[in-house]
Amino acid sequence: MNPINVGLCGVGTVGGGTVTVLKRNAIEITRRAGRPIVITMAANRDLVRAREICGDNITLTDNAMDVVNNPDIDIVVELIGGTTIAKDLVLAAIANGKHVVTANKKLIAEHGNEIFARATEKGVMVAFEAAVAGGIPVIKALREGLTANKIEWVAGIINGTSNFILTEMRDKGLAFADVLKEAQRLGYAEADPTFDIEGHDAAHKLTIMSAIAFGIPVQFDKAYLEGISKLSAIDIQYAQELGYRIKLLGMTRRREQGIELRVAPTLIPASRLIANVDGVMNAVLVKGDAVGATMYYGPGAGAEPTASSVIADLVDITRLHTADPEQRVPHLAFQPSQMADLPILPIEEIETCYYLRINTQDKPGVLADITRLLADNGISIEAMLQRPIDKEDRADIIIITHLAVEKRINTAIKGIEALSSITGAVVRLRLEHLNG
Ligand SMILES: NC(=O)c1ccc[n+]([C@@H]2O[C@H](COP(=O)([O-])OP(=O)(O)OC[C@H]3O[C@@H](n4cnc5c(N)ncnc54)[C@H](O)[C@@H]3O)[C@@H](O)[C@H]2O)c1
Ligand SMILES: N[C@@H](CCO)C(=O)O
Ligand code: NA
Repeated sequence: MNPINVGLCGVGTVGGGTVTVLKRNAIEITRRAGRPIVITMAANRDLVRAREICGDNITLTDNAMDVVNNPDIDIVVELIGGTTIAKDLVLAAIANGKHVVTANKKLIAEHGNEIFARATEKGVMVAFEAAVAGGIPVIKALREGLTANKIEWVAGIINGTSNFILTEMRDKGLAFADVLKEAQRLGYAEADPTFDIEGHDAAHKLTIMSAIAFGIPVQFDKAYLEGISKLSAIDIQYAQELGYRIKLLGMTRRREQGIELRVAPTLIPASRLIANVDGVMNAVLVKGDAVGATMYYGPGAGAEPTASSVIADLVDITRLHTADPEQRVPHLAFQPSQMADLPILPIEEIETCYYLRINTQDKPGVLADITRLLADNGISIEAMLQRPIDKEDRADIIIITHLAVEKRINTAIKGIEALSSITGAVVRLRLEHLNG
């Protein structure tokens, strides 16, 4: 059996894990793939570090284009990250007729349509299981395991760094900045960790899942995102008193008018399995019309978990290497000619439940004013909590609503903020019951 030759671009956290796992499990992987999968060439900025990881049998270069232009390489693995050099080298690899495996969600979410079009023209595959939820084989689940279903929604905790920070802050009372440093030390965080904290990374992954779930092009520019940096400890506490956990949740839902695509700190009933996904763990909950709700749980980041997905893609491509390109699995699960043009809905049009925290003067009639404003906008209340604020003539009123359209909530909030007894801004968080 002649081996399939792999060229690795980027020998960092994930690249290093890929070298290690391919070597350690070579026999098992060959049994599955039908032929050996061998990294013959690798590119890295730091050649000393790459040599330590790769040993003596892999040709090294500091120029990734050497890998892409090497005629002996069958599959290029892109593990550099970002969208500058990574995009150039992926497009060059495709132009050279090579298959591509990448863990780069930013690249796929922002430039996937162009990359897939080029790959389809050339009859090569672009695989990206590692790009979404690290080690969890959720792309395969959506693209293959659930093909019978009309997917209704996909919800996920898909940024390990943010979930790790929220968990450590809650359990150990640690400060945000210290936990972030630890996440960086453990190799979870992106090169620029604001991508993790402000929701970009989760939105990249959600964009990809939304495309695969609903058969629409990747549209990261239409995603709505809010991160965890403005979340205050008091809202985490009130949410807990009301029986909820706050998670950075990605939610994409099919509606008659279009597709919701949003990432934001969101309340989830504490009794839900997904509300108990802690630390760097990720989970994706998919609601299909036939199967109902299924959940995929596992490590969303880290060297070997992510390498596990990179190598699964290498095995897939090796198996299909000689098959008819027309019969291959489409990049976004649906045949390219069958893409739908459902619009992504503006955030004002989404429909969800809300948590509102209203800081008010504690005097007669305030609650009546607030509930009237909600009722005027067709918003119904599910639960309410009032907490006096120590040594002040003020109170926090916390309201959980039933389903409402966001623009109605915004109008009600404007009215509430205009009341004379209310001074500050109303805190508004979205809440998902995630009933299977
Ligand atoms: N770390 C994780 O847990 C994880 C999980 C899933 C996906 N990803 C994705 O995987 C990719 C890689 O992430 P990482 O954490 O391994 O990053 P990293 O920073 O650890 O590794 C990147 C490597 O690329 C090398 N590099 C940078 N520019 C280069 C160039 N021009 N030519 C050659 N080499 C170059 C760097 O020297 C470094 O070794 C990113 O797209 C990231 O989003 C990471
Ligand atoms: N920075 C990402 C890595 C995995 O994609 C995270 O924290 O989830
Ligand atoms: Na994955």
